[in-house]
Amino acid sequence: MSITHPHAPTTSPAPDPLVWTENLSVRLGGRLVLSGVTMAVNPGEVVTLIGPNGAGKTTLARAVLGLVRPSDGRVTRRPGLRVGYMPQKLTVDATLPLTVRRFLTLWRPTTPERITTALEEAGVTRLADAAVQTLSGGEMQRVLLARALLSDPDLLVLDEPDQAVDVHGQAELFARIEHVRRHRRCGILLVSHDLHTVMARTDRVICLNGHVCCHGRPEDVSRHPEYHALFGRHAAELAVYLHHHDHAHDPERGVVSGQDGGCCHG
Ligand SMILES: Nc1ncnc2c1ncn2[C@@H]1O[C@H](COP(=O)(O)OP(=O)(O)OP(=O)(O)O)[C@@H](O)[C@H]1O
Repeated sequence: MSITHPHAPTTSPAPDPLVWTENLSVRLGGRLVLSGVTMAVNPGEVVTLIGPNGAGKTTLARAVLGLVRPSDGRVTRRPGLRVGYMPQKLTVDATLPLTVRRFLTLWRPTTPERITTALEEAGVTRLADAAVQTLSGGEMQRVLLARALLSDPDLLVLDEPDQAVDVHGQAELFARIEHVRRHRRCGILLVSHDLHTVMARTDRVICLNGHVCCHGRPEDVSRHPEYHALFGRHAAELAVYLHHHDHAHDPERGVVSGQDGGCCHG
């Protein structure tokens, strides 16, 4: 992965990324939500976006998928790239009778065998004939993971896959995601608020707050004073977000000043 920040030194791009953004800005509802984001995800790599509520994590994930249009800059996907997307939430009509198996056929043509394989990989084979409306939050997350796997993705985009999942379930879910990565050798772009998990299970971290504040390997970022300034002293345990560092933001989250030209890099 390579990242640059408006004030950061430019790093050389990896040879063959799955997807990359260059100086990406996004306006939504007339407001600048992302500003000058340059990043990439490489094959076999887990890149995690962290940041406070409203920082633009979902917007960046959706821009990477081509679901949100840049107002400036570029998003480039490798030609023929297959993506699997697990959105933060997906609402199902409570009155619609729908089994999990049928639910998984709604987006693309598939086969019973592929559905069985995807459910196995997501660890929810037992739910194949359950009604989607009866699933718990954590079970639904697993089904959405199976749905994302059905496209046989080169790139998996997982937006808070651990939400509504209990502590044991989270460990198991991330073990499954790790298995998927190793088995399929796909790249993974993850959005998470669980800093503990992020630091333990990610190759690269991007701290986002409308722009890239801080990025690098977890072990480097977690030791960096700017990371602690950004996330507070409980950073390893709690998603307590403080955004005090060496530059200021204008009302649209752009950077307006800096002392040493950036946050942290690793
Ligand atoms: N369609 C839209 N129109 C206008 N503003 C939007 C739209 N979608 C998102 N926003 C705003 O863009 C900002 C970034 O939203 P986004 O969902 O990307 O943040 P996030 O970092 O994923 O937040 P969270 O951690 O709460 O999920 C928010 O202030 C949000 O209100």
